[in-house]
Amino acid sequence: LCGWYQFIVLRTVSIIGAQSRPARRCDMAESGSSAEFSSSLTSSSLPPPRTRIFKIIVIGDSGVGKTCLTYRFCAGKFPEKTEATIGVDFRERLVEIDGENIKIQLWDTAGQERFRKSMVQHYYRNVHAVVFVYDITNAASFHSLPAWIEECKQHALGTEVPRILVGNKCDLQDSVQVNTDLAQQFADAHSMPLFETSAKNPNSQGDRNYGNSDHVEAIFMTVAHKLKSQKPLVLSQPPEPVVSSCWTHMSTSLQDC
Ligand SMILES: Nc1nc2c(ncn2[C@@H]2O[C@H](COP(=O)(O)OP(=O)(O)OP(=O)(O)O)[C@@H](O)[C@H]2O)c(=O)[nH]1
Repeated sequence: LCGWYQFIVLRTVSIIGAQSRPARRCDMAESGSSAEFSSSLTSSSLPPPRTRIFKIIVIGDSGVGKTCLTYRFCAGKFPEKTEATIGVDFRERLVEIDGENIKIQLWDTAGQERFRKSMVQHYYRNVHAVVFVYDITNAASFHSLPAWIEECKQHALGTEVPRILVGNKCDLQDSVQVNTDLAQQFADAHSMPLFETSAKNPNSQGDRNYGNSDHVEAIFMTVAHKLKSQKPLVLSQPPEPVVSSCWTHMSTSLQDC
């Protein structure tokens, strides 16, 4: 509890001095099911027995859409308005995979350096998967990716931790600055599957890699499936194979899975 308390204090302190992009959380009142994805700070929200929690951190430059993507997955819709995240926000959703209850806990981290430095060591603890996000309409956010990867490395995140790359804002096809081929080369070079999607309109035509489905949903569920296959519930059982062919080929088409 000490860590959470410390976070709240740090978060409050870091609000003071904010200058450029005003910071506040997305409007949770917009959701009809806020209890499902709000922060887990009280003992009453502790998971029931045998519910595994998968901690997935979402990182990338400020403004790429991390809050919108995590909100989209946990609340089921695009938030009406968001402002810069301070420290980290938590959203979670309970899903059932092959008859097992899994809590997918998304850590939506601040993209702005001034809002992250006090928290950074907390959210890299016990991470099960990492989602790197860039904005396809912002080349700088793509060129920042090596720095985000390096930060993971510096916090001892091994290559055994699954990583995925998400190019967001595919609904803005007239403003594309990062083409798919370039992103794919980067993803291949770092052994990550690539997804291009839109938190705003995940079924948009711009979401060209995929068919008519909710891709934000599919992206996080695919990560959860991957983690479930890696982490058997009964730890004394022999481990399952770590890499599935589906995972390695997601970069070209989610539908192939
Ligand atoms: N058109 C479009 N806009 C988006 C999309 N996703 C996010 N946005 C917008 O991009 C802006 C930034 O989104 P956020 O989700 O707050 O970005 P963030 O990465 O969480 O930013 P930080 O909290 O500062 O790290 C907001 O104005 C969103 O409405 C998208 O898929 N399409």
